[in-house]
Parts: sequence; structure tokens; C-alpha cells
Amino acid sequence: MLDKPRVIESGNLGPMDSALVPRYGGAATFALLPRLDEVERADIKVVGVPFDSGVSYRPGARFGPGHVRQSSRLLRPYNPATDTSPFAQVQVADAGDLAVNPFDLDEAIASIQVDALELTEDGARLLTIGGDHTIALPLLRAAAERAGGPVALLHFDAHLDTWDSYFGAAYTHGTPFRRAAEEGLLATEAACHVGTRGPLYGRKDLDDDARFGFGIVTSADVYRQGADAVAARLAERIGDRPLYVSVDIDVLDPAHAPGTGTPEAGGMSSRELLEILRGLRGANLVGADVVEVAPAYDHAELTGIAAAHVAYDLIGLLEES
Ligand SMILES: N=C(N)NCCCC(=O)O
Ligand SMILES: [Zn+2]
Ligand SMILES: [Zn+2]
Repeated sequence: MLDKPRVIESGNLGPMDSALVPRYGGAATFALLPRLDEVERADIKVVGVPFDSGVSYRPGARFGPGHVRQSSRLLRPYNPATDTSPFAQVQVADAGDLAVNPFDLDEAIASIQVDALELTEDGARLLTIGGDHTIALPLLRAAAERAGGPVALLHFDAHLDTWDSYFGAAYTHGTPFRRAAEEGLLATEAACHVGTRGPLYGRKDLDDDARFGFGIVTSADVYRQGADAVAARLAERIGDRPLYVSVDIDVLDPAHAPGTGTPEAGGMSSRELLEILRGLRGANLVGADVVEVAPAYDHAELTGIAAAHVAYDLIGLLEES
């Protein structure tokens, strides 16, 4: 059967209809959505960046996009938490994976930026699946260019990722937000890390981070204050600025997301992360990524499923922006 029945709402081509086609068969697109070449145009494009040449510990996030797509087969079209059907009001499509050079980091970063600009030329917004966190830098460059200036940033991560360099290298998965701040891509008064925890190299890491203007909501803050209060504070800080959201899946506790490259104990639950995202409804989201899914360390698709659900809620936020 070549022409598979799809859910169609408001003229938008949605996921394959899992009541009529086995959702576990055939090649996976994100949430079984149509490929970009199957639609005339798309308002939101899901794109994979299979790249992990910037990692400082376990490799494997290059397999993240394929794994998250596989883990997204069970997503359904209606999200009761927000009373919305994220694929109904706008056209969402899977743009496949970027062809990124694994042997030349500079070329990879440059090409991700070019491709992100090309994919958003028609006004579409991107939900990117990584890939290691290095890719957030070119994605932020493209987002700031499209927004016409610095963007607000919510960075969900166990790590600050504002370190300066590793082995003398300036472009790594531990440094993208320092580079972004140096390049003036961020409205740093509206930039915040959420979910940070774990040992640092020294007190200086926090001082440097504060000097760039980032706010910090630690994993312990989320635990003590709760998701709703944290989301309200973040929403206030962001205001109506164009917002980019970057989710490093290691923001979740290793119990919720074991399949990642630099795991740290004491993290948020998937429920807390999803509830914070839902508390951001009304924000002016211009782009988002979910990165650092390394399937070789995943069990029972825990990490892939968490990443797929986070991406699904991010699409809901993009759709409403
Ligand atoms: N972006 C992620 N996932 N990790 C950064 C860890 C940097 C380090 O090795 O200290
Ligand atoms: Zn991290
Ligand atoms: Zn990170």
C-alpha cells in the first residue's frame, strides 16, 4: 500500500492514521508526519542533525535523530495536556537529516547555519533533533538572523555549556552558549539555564557564566519550587522577546534519560520538564532543539521516548507562537 491514510485536519497533512496503518512498520518520520517532499510547504520543519564530533565524553549522539524518530511512532495527534492538536492548525513536516561533515567541525558548523537559514527562508520554524550540543551555536546564529537581532534563550541542561574551550578547541558541545553570548546572538538579560547540577571545574565557571548575564534555575530549584512557579518566573523574564529553546536531554535524571553522553545524577523528571514547557504557552518561540540523545546507552527507548515527547510539546509551542 503506497498511499497511506493520514490524519488530515484544516487542510494540513498530519501523521499516518495509526488506526489504519501499523505505526511500527515502514521508515519512521517524526511522529509519522509527512516528509517535507510530500507537502507543498511546511510552517514547522523537524530536521535531524546527525553530528557528534564535538563531544567531550561518550560519543553516539550522531544516531540521535534516527532514534528519536523511531521512539516517536506512538505519539498521537491530540495533546490533552494543552487541549491542542499540534499538527492540525499548521503544516508540520519532517525535513530529514542534514548532511554534516563528521571530520571537519568548522565546516559542519558553517553548513548547519547555511542549511538552517535555507530551511527557514520561507518563514518556516525549525524543531531540530541532534546531535551533540555543538549544533546549538549555528542554529542560534540562524535564529538570531531570522529574528533580526538577539534572541531570548531557555537552555535546559545539566550543564552550563558556557565553558571556554577543551584541548584548546573553542567549538565543542561544552561551549556553544559562551560563543553565542560573545557573538551577540543572545538577549542575555532573558537567557537562562534550567536544570543545572553536578560538579564544575571551579567556582570560576559560575562567575564567567554570570558575567555573560545568564540566569540559572538549578535542578534543585525546580525540585523545591515546582514546575509551575519556575515556568512563571521564566515566562516573566522572557516577556515577548523572540525565544529559542534548547533542550539537552541530560537535563533529565539518568533514570529518565540514560541514553546520553555526559550524564549527571540528581536531574529533573520528564514530567517536570514537560510541565515547565507547558507553562511557557504564550511565549514567542522562534526555534527549538532537542540534543544529546545517544541511543547506544539507552534502555527500553527511555531517552528516545522522553526526547520525542519533549519535541512534541515544543512543536505545540511553536505552532501557537
Ligand atoms: N553539553 C553537554 N551535554 N555536555 C557538556 C559537558 C562538558 C564537559 O565535558 O565538562
Ligand atoms: Zn548537558
Ligand atoms: Zn549541553
